[in-house]
Amino acid sequence: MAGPVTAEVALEARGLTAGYPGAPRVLRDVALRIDRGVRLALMGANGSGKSTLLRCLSGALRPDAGEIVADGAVLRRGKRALTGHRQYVQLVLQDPDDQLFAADVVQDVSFGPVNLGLGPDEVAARVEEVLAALGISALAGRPVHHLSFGQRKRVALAGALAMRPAVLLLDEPTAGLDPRGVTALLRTLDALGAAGTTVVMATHDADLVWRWADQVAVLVGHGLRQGDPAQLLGDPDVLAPAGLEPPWQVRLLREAGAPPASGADRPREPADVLARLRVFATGDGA
Ligand SMILES: Nc1ncnc2c1ncn2[C@@H]1O[C@H](COP(=O)(O)OP(=O)(O)OP(=O)(O)O)[C@@H](O)[C@H]1O
Repeated sequence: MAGPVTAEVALEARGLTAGYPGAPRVLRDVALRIDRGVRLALMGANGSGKSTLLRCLSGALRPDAGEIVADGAVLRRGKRALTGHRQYVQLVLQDPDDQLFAADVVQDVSFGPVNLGLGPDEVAARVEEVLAALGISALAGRPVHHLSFGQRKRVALAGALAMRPAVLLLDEPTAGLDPRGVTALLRTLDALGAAGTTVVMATHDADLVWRWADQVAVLVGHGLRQGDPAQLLGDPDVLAPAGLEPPWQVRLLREAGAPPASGADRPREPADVLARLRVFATGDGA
């Protein structure tokens, strides 16, 4: 049967079963496909396994069954394979304090590139570039433990970006950021996306997902539903078990009795929703 054109897959989980010793499995037979260049939001209730799935995808956690396929090749567990995988995929943890350990910002951001065996000039150039891109050049010489939480989050992101990964996995990157910090982060992600980076973001923020994501994957029970945000974020059978509310755009359209939005041209910003409501009202009155 003829299907849609298959996009290149950057990273994939197949039949993934994973958990922690002495506890019930967190993920059971989960499949996730991450197309190259996509913006994918990963959602689910607290404890549903978002971080666990990201850790498996990054190679940090070994699944009990199933496999991770990166750039078309099954991830092997040898040291060399995992080192190569970490150049391809970078995970930024939810809590920067689980990620940052060097004395100052430059040392921390340099750590990955130094481990890649890059020369001092190349390391310095990468560090300078990512600090500038994230607007934190002024923090360069500061001790990490003197920084605010939001600043530490940006430094942790800088460390990942300095590795120039093809796939960036972000675990709740907006949690704890002020609105300006969120806007700056989204601008950075836009620039990365334009340069071809694939970005996966675990988040509880349905409003943000509606605006930002090309696709959404929601952990429900031990399994996963993946699809279009307009489809999944309006579906009570997905939202309720994931502990989610529909985004404000969906609630407002519903409240006005307007038809549900669908597809990639869903109204994302307030002006888009207003325009849709106007069209609906005019059509209704005609
Ligand atoms: N290191 C660990 N050892 C044992 N159990 C763990 C460990 N890390 C997570 N878990 C358990 O695995 C389950 C899934 O946790 P995980 O952090 O993946 O969920 P999450 O969806 O990211 O949650 P949240 O939205 O709260 O960040 C939880 O029941 C948690 O208690």
